[in-house]
Amino acid sequence: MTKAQKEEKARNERKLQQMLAAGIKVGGLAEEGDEAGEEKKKEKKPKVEKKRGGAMQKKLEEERALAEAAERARVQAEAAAKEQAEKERIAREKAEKAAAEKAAAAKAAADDDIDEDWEAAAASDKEDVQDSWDAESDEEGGKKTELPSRPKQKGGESESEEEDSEEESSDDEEATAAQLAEEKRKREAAERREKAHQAALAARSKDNLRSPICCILGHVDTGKTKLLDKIRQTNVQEGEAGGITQQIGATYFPADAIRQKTAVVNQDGKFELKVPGLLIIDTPGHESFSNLRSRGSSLCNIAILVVDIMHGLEPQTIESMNLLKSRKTPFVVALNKIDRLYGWKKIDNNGFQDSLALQSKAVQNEFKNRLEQTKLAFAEQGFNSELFYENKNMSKYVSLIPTSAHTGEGIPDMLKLIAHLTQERMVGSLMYLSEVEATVLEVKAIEGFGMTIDVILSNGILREGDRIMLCGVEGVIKTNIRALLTPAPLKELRVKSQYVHNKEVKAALGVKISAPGLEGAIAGSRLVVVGPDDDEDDLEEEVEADLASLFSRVEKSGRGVSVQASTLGSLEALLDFLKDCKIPVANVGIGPVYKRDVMQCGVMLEKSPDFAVMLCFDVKVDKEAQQYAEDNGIKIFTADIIYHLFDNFTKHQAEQLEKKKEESKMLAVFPCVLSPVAVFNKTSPIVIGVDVVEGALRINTPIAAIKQNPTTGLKEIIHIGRVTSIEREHKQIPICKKGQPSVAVKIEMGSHQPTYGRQLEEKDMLYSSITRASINCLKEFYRADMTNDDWQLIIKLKPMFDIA
Ligand SMILES: Nc1nc2c(ncn2[C@@H]2O[C@H](COP(=O)(O)OP(=O)(O)OP(=O)(O)O)[C@@H](O)[C@H]2O)c(=O)[nH]1
Repeated sequence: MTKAQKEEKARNERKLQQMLAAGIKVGGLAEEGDEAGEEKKKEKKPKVEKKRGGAMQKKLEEERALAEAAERARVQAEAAAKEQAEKERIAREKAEKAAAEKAAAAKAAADDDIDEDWEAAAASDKEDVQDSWDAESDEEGGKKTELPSRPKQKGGESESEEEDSEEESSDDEEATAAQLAEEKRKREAAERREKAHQAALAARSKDNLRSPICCILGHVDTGKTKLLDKIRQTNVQEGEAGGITQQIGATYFPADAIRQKTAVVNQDGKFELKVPGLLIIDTPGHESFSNLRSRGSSLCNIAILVVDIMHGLEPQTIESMNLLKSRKTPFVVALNKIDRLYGWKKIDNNGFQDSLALQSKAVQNEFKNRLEQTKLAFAEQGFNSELFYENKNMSKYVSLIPTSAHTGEGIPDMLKLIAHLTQERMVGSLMYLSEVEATVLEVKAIEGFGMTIDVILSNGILREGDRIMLCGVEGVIKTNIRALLTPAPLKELRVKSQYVHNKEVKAALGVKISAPGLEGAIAGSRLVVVGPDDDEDDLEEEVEADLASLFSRVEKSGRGVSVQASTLGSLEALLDFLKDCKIPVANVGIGPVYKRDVMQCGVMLEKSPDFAVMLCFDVKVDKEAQQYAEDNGIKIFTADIIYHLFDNFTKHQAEQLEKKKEESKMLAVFPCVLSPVAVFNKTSPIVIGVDVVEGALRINTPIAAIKQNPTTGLKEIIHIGRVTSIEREHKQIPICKKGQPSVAVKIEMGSHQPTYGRQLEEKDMLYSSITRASINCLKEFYRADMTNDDWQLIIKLKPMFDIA
């Protein structure tokens, strides 16, 4: 023990005696002796007032001793709590690890059974668990799927180090204490959240399902909108008996409405509806589907892929299929426009099977043919498909439901199948979860409300006043819900009271949120609610991670195109697509294109001009940005369909190649060997008759003779100029190939052209004068024009021209 420590100990003992004398209980201190002395070093040193007489002094000392004792007790209690928390943490981690191993083993076993399914195979490699129906086949329907644990709290490891330092100033001690307290608070917040998360998971029940969320996708003009209208309208026309409600961005079909609508195909009453309703997203297409995402997977439980039976699979259908596959979203196919089969006799809103049975043989045959063609086209894309009522294995075969958005036929079948598939095969993801799960579908300015966000709430409850977080272009937006708005019932719409204010709303539904500071909110962003126990910084990191992960997908080399999309979801889809097409991306952005975005893209003009291109999906381009792009030769492509961007880009690349080819015309030298047969003009210009003995002679080819210097004996390359004309029988021809009849060629050179009879002799063989650069140019632009023999000749000529 050092001298200072001894003195300190003696001081402590004196104080202890004083306190004991004053009747103060000092738990543990007396017994702990030296340890307590050590502990003391961490404590704040109380400030000492100057002596003001004996009694006063004594009182002060008593007070100080009292404060010290209280402080010591607090420190000890904290240490004990810390130790306990640590013990709990270790125990919990152990339990979690064991549970994870068990779940992985169970999953592996389950996967064995279903590995052949495309969806299951896709699902098996996902990190974030979002049930697709195949991950839960009938047998395992009730099995709970654990949602991922929230990120663990960092920090908290450094405490012991701080305990060692002896000579810390009181400021430092205060800072350390504050730091420790902060870490502790964070850790506790994370623990509470994790506990709440697990409790929410545990509270889920098969008897408490929420409504599935359904999206509609497909190629342009297949009838997506019309189909949506028809689904809505048929019910709405029958009055609002079924209670269908128009929501923000979605239409809600309660169970009654579905029952009513599917009655025609459920006459035996065997089909029992278990889901409370169905939420169909109103805006058809890629974008809304892409936006419904959470941690990389989809919030949309099931999708309807619309295919025009008269057209079969079209580019966007395939794009949609791939999107659905990548998000592991089960789907059914509406084989739409069956009423266009020649001679179709309609029965409005009928079940498909019944309607088909009433058609003539010719119509039935045409239907069969088109169905087979469609199945074949699906098979070519790697999907098994089957007519829905012949589909014995929904996990392995996609169901095709013939529909007509005009007559309503097949729509009852479609609704029934969607309800069936979701309630039987997706129980895991449909069990109502009290935690909020929501995504921003659209960002809109609304008169009287300012900037608002349309949100699809797929789980949990949102309340007025809730503190929320979401991605914004300038960073995470943190705000409080000012109003939760849903549309006024249809009847009242005409009265112009557009929205109803709600104190709270429960999943699943679409709702408009008005809140301060929503400018720059990004559609497709996750929306999280900050609970009273949550740590805002942690949640902020979580929300930001979505954006960061997309922004981190740029090329490390810094060479690539710039992309700009309207929403997080569409940006993700676009990046996925470009990755598949092997188009590198150097910059990404969300929202309208401004000059600064174009300037950033312009950096590529120097690095790699081919990539000085902006691919913009569903975004506006600012005028100034457009002007800047035009002035500086930066291409901006905008499109509402992803593959159009690809087409534009590939077309642009082809044009660029052609341009470069044109520019490189003088550089490219095709190989040839010429044997002169006559000299018509000795020089300026040289005009000779030649036979092409190897390769092919073209206009513009530079020509050289290779001779040996008679005095030095060294090799000499004598450049004699470029071929400016090739003639046979007084006719100009552009090319003379090996073995063709002799031609007369004119070879010109600016000045000092060698002369036949002096530097040149008629017997000298002539060669196309190749260089390293000319070979590279052939490789880059003229591969298609070069034959194997040409390349062989190049190899032969290289040493003659001293090319390595
Ligand atoms: N005969 C017939 N025509 C249909 C059917 N469904 C849609 N159409 C017609 O096809 C055209 C396109 O329909 P939309 O509903 O606008 O198609 P969409 O897929 O929403 O098109 P986009 O929004 O442009 O992608 C319209 O003229 C519809 O009337 C159908 O079942 N039968």
